Amino acid sequence: MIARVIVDVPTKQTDRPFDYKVPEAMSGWIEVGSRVGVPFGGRTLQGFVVELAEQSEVDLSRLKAIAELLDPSAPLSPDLIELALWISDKYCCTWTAALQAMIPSALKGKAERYISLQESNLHAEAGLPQPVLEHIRKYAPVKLDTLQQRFPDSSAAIKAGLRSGVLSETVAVKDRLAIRTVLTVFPAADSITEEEALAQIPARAAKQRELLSYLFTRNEPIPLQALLAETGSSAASVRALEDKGLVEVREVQQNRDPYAGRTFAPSQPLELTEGQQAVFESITAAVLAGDPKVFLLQGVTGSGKTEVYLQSIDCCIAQDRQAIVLVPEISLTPQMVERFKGRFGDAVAVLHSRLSNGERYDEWRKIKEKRVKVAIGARSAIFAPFERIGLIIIDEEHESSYKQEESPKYHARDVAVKRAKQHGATVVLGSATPSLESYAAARRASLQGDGQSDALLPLPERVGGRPLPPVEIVDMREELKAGNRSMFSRRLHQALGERLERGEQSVLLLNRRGYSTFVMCRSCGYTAGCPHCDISLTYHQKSRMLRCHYCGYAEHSTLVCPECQSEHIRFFGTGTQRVEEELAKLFPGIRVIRMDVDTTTEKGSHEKWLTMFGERKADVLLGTQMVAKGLDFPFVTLVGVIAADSSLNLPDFRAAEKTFQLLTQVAGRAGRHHLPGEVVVQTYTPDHYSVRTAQRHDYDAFLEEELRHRRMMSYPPFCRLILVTMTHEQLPLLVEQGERFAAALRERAARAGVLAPLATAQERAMDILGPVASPIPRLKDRYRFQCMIKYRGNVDATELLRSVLASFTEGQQQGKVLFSVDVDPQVIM
Ligand SMILES: Nc1ncnc2c1ncn2[C@@H]1O[C@H](COP(=O)(O)OP(=O)(O)OP(=O)(O)O)[C@@H](O)[C@H]1O
Ligand SMILES: [Zn+2]
Repeated sequence: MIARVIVDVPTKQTDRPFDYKVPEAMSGWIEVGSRVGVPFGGRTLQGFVVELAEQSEVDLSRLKAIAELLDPSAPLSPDLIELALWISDKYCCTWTAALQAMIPSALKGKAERYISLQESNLHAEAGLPQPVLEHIRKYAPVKLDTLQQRFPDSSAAIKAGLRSGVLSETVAVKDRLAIRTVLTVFPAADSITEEEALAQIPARAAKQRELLSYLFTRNEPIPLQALLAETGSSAASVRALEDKGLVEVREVQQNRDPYAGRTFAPSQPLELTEGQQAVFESITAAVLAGDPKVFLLQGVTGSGKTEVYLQSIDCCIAQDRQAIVLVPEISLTPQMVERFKGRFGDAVAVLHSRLSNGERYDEWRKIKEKRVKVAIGARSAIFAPFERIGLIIIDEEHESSYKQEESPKYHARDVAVKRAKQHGATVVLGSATPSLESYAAARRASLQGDGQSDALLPLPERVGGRPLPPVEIVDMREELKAGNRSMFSRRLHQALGERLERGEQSVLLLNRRGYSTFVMCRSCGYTAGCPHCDISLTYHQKSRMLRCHYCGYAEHSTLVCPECQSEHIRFFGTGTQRVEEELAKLFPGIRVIRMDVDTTTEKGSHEKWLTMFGERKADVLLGTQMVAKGLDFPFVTLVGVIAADSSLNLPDFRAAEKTFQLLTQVAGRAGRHHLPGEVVVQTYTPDHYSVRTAQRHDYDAFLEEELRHRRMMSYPPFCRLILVTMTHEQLPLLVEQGERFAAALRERAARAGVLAPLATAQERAMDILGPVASPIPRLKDRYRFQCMIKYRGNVDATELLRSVLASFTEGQQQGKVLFSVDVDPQVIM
């Protein structure tokens, strides 16, 4: 039998299946999706079996055999293998990169070669130096790398030893023992009574007798360490009992449960409102029919979307099918987890990046081993290895964090739709502020559909008829005119004071996207920039360092301008720390919880802050984007936005959309329960439509205006985008290659008959813009240029691009221009 294997070498040249013989001993064990170690170009590499076949096109005698099967059962299933191929096609990445994205990092260990001595050849020490031989004899199997490091002069001899058979080689993957085991003591109480057992122990061995009594009384397995701690006995006593067969000590697999010891109050389904009921019925009808339909659930903040998710999942599970719930990383809060664990108990696995590798692996195994029915997690949970998915929910579907920024640059929303097709599963995209792409797709689907069920499911009202909070816009330019130089307007200042008096809580959002604390000299205009990237350095107060957020470069901040020696060098920008300081000045004694990247790096800190706030141990929750989403606290009656427009000035065609979404989301945190809420938004651009429409909670009005802009400028959803970024250390070479690349692409598009500006009426059109310098023109000492491909209609743009790229990436090995392709880019930097 032949196995076709994708080896873990992420280059275009090796990105195809290679044939290997399946050794007799492994046949029956190797399946599609198995992880194997295979010889490849003189090394042994990890790979995945993507196909099994009887015959190979390659001469059988020339085929190598699979060296090792790395797991007892295949970590991937055929549908995931197929999905990975689809991803590599759609996002122009290698098949192996897509496969690697699907497995927990505990399984990504590199395959390593281990060397042993061949028993039968012990005396034929063919040319191996004595110390090497001794070392192997003593420690075998020894990692080849270690051996070569220790005996650098003996590399050739070791190779010769392997060839002649003096040495043998096995492959093992580092970290493969990611399963944690614990030595556990089992009393043999089933086969023997306590009295019979005691009779076997001499009277003087008091410690053993005591231990035995303890174990038999307890009559259940106990980890060895716990036993020793509890009884104060020694391991030797346990061993003595083991020798007599009175207890058994063996390794037991342990689950690292990130939520161990936590109890979740069980919750019952709520009686749905009329609106929720209608939405619920549409979703469950599709789930019951196994219809891979995509719904867009547009529900205002606090409309009870989560309750609809929970009950729809219930219906899915009752069909003996599984459900995946994606939430943005930062809203995967304890509150969110609690709602799912409270309803489904142990049937839920939680996957997010704050878990340790081991915890993540154990949660993943719960899914793989069918111990859970629901997986909730961030982006990569879309690859949860369920067998029969019935429902996929993507909450806050408009979030850009669903797009992975490094290879494979997939969008979890599009992967979800594909995966749902494979499984006959229904997709629900939920948001108060849907992305324009999803909205356009839903509208199209509704128009083309059977007219019986609409793809757009609206929930326009809050549960219990609670009103959306009134939003007040404060023009900060007027504040300055009135002589207020504070970052707090008089209105927000007053509103905060009222909350303090009434003992209510406030959420303050500092919109920091594209806004950082940078250093500028007021005399000469000098700004501190990174010497390797064309980007300003960010000031970190705690360490008094200036850092580059792109390459990690750091330097001490100075008190004197390095250009003009002036002492008027100042920190600019409104960091959360500065807001916190100002709050303390304005309201002495105010209790503030600050949540930003600096205060939430520690494991569990996120949870700690939110719990504290929930317990009303603080008056104000101040933070960046992470305070805007998902939070549901009854005593929050004021939401303040400190600088609404800092995200409007970014070189990003989605700037207005992002601003509208953020304002709407954060406004939705106020007045969700019996106390009415109020929102104050400070801005320098009060007339911008994204601010105006957010003030009225008017998605439709925003949509209309934004669609007009997008159509005019030819941006999604009126076309699709591919961003190609090229980098090189030498600018002239990069410019020359970039021009050649763009010309080749245009020529290819013209030949395919699709080259046309998008503004024309042509149904199929493709426009190639650039090359131009990227918004960040230099990064890590490499210059950056980009081409933007815009296209619409049934143009196979990725295929076209691939064929051009092939001629550019092959060939010139030296000083290559690096190309990076981003399909449907979210960030254009
Ligand atoms: N049918 C119902 N009856 C009573 N209360 C409900 C019902 N559905 C939801 N709720 C409650 O209403 C509140 C808001 O619901 P939920 O958090 O699910 O809304 P959401 O749309 O997911 O909100 P957001 O998008 O703003 O985070 C919650 O406290 C929830 O428990
Ligand atoms: Zn840098």
